[in-house]
Amino acid sequence: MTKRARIIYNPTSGRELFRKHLPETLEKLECAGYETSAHATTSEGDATKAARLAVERGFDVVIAAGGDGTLNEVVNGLAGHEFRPKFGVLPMGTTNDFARALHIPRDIQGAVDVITAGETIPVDVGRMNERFFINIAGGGRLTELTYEVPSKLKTMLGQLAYYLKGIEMLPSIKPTNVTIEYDGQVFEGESLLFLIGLTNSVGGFEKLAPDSSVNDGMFTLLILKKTNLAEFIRIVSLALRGEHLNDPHVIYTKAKHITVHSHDKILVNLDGELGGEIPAEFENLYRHLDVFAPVEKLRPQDRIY
Ligand SMILES: Nc1ncnc2c1ncn2[C@@H]1O[C@H](COP(=O)(O)OP(=O)(O)OP(=O)(O)O)[C@@H](O)[C@H]1O
Repeated sequence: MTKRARIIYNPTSGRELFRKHLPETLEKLECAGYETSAHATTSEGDATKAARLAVERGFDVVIAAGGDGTLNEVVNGLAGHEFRPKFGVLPMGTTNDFARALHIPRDIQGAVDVITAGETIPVDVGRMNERFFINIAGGGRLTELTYEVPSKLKTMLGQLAYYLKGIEMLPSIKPTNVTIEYDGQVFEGESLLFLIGLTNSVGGFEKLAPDSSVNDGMFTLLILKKTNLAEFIRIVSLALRGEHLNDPHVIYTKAKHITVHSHDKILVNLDGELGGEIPAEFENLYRHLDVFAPVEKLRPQDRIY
């Protein structure tokens, strides 16, 4: 029987190029035996609705074309169902952390080839309260800069826009008091930032969580304790080289189940977009989604033998 694929694309992602590539993408998928249709998202939340509808209509494959925000929305429409279509990714955003972690090419036709080749791997999905994420959940003032980069600036400057914003915000970053429980252990104190990661690629930093695996059922938890500005800059430069793991200001560990409480208001960023606020409970859903990926290019810890 012919398989059916649904493309859900965000026409505004990254440098706004996908629409131009749609005809050749459809053609390649048709040649690979997929009856394919496409939906262009119109606003925030639309990709989640479109993905839910695709599940209800029995599509075998759902393909998200966009940035990490669009991927997150599509996964939110898939992950709550018992039967979940296979998930394809066409990275069209600025950072594309999820595609980076799975070695999905950033050129669109290369990414389509990964889907038509047909190999998939199961990946873990994170759940925060009632929402899902595939890359990262993060809280603290530092993570809030992702909300403040204007979309026009991202279209023009790409990832550089985030770094410019980060530098601009450095002096105003304040620690918050948090209680973080992780698999029976507790951190209680002032923290600049906490990250709960599923992949090794965070904001384009590929060495932040070097030993994470996309399908081991574990989060990588990173807590940055209170530091002064000079220490902070030193830790960021260590993190660029993956040498921050044993720093006394850093807690770096793996956990399956995490809860975060605070008396302060803390927003939580899920996959680069605002996802909710503390208090929150995080659970790792083991190998919850099958994703098309170039299996031979994956790091050994991400392969399934
Ligand atoms: N037609 C649309 N117009 C404006 N915004 C949209 C539209 N469709 C979707 N969106 C919103 O745009 C948000 C961001 O998109 P996405 O993550 O795909 O691209 P990006 O911001 O360019 O990339 P990155 O996340 O890598 O920075 C999505 O979370 C979604 O809510």
